[in-house]
Amino acid sequence: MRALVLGGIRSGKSAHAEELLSGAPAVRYIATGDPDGDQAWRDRIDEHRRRRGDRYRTVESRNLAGLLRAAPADATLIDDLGTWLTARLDATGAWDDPTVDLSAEIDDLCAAIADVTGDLVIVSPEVGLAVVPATASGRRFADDLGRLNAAVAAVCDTATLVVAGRTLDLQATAAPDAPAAVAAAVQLEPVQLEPVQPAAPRPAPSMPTADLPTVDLDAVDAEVFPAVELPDHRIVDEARARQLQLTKPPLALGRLEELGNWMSACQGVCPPRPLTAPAVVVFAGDHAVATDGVSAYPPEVTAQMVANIASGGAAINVLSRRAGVAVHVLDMAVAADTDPRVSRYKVRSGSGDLRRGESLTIAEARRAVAAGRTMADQLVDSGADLLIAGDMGIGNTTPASVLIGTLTDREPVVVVGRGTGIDDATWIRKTAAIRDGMRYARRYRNEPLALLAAVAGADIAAMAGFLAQAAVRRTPALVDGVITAAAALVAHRMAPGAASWWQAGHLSTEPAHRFALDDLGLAPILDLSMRLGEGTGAVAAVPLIASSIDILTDMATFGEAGVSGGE
Ligand SMILES: O=C(O)c1ccc[n+]([C@@H]2O[C@H](COP(=O)([O-])O)[C@@H](O)[C@H]2O)c1
Ligand SMILES: Cc1cc2nc[nH]c2cc1C
Repeated sequence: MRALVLGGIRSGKSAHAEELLSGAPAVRYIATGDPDGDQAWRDRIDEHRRRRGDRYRTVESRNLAGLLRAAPADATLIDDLGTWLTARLDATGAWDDPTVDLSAEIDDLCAAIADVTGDLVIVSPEVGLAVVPATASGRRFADDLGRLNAAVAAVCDTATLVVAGRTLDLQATAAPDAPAAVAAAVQLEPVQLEPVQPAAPRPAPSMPTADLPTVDLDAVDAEVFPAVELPDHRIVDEARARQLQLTKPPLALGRLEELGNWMSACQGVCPPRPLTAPAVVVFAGDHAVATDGVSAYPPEVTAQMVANIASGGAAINVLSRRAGVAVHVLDMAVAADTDPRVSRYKVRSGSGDLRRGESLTIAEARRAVAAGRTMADQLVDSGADLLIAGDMGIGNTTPASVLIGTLTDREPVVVVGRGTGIDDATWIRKTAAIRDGMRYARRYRNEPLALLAAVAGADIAAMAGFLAQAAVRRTPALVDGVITAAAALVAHRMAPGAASWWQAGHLSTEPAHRFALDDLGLAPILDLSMRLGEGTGAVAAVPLIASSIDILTDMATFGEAGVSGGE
């Protein structure tokens, strides 16, 4: 349910909104009002608080789109859009400047509302029925609020007007002559009403990839990456200086401060913009070695999980819905037919035998890297502001361990891990396979494409192209578990400096993961004993990255809050 509740002052709109959420066990209450308002204003807030009781968790923030995207499944009450709009008009200087246009912010808010999956009730004042305000700023507020309410109503399932404690359900379209009739009744010039947009269709949970055009991979260079420019260090200094002004002891928010500074540097602006369109791409593929007992699961699970991810039922879908991340899945070399919408860049049916150095031909490796580059380019071009690499492939911890063992100079017994949960006999077979693969891999340790062809397979090769291109496109990216980290090691050699655009979402239980992250100079954000892959560990870290941005944008400074600083 997405419901807009409109009404005048003391109309009963907040009480009605709370009633709509009376069945929810817990409600996030986003208060947009000025937390530093006068006593009368605080009394009014306290009265609302008393009425709501313990089920409610209050968040005082105006970052509505960011909060909705951070927890789209939470039952949420926003109260109200009028104070949000006032804050935006204040922040942009729009009261005195008629050229300031808030439509991009309103569109962004509506897009976030359209994407929520939990119950959402939004309260907003209705001032359009009153006389036209005498002042320019009063007219500005009434006009912008009218547009905002119409745009939000278009992405809600219901819109209700509350007057004198009574409710009136509003229909999606007005009768054709309604504007003229209303205008005549209040003796105003008829205004041209903007057509009410029909509710934006929810994106199908399945395959946003289908909306991207298919590119000719032979026209994409897979070997020469332009020099990677580093994130802007001057902005890091600016962000550090701002962190020191915020109401907390220096560095008291630890890693969250570093993440916010890094996002500032990647975006080249402090404070950084909120994340609006993070995207994870799950690169899927099978590996010949998996047919010889190196995993706890049979190879057919790869294709079955690709279908599960495409229809929204996997862990990566669940975590991504909560974090507001779009999920793409690409079959790079699954050993079965998959939906054509996910197999457009499929290089072959199952990668070859890494134990013989025959995972791919050089031409196939080129196509796979080109596919990853292309995905990164297309997502960045369509507005993605954080790219996340994910993987799915039974047996793929074996090629990942071969790559990490080779590139960090470790023995097979040190890099081998339990993968999906293998027993001791399988562990012995897997260690032998890693040893055999490393024999071939060593020859190509300084030739990234040949190395990918010999032992990686098409899924890992595509991940390497994806992560390298994210850096080329100056777009921050997240590495997930041991498989994406192996790809990152190769990507960093294809595009030196690329790691400065990456963060490690988490630390997997696979031993080789730490070796790869250490080599790349990446410290994991989370350490939750996860070993699932799919991009899950990285997506689990996205809300923290969003919080690190909020801290730089929303926290009061010592000066603003009147808090005394330390020595
Ligand atoms: O991300 C990790 O670190 C990770 C660790 C262990 C297993 N996995 C996932 O499990 C599969 C590979 O495990 P295995 O035992 O079949 O090699 C593959 O689909 C990975 O996504 C992933
Ligand atoms: C069920 C299953 C789901 C997975 N997701 C990533 N790797 C996986 C391996 C298995 C076996």
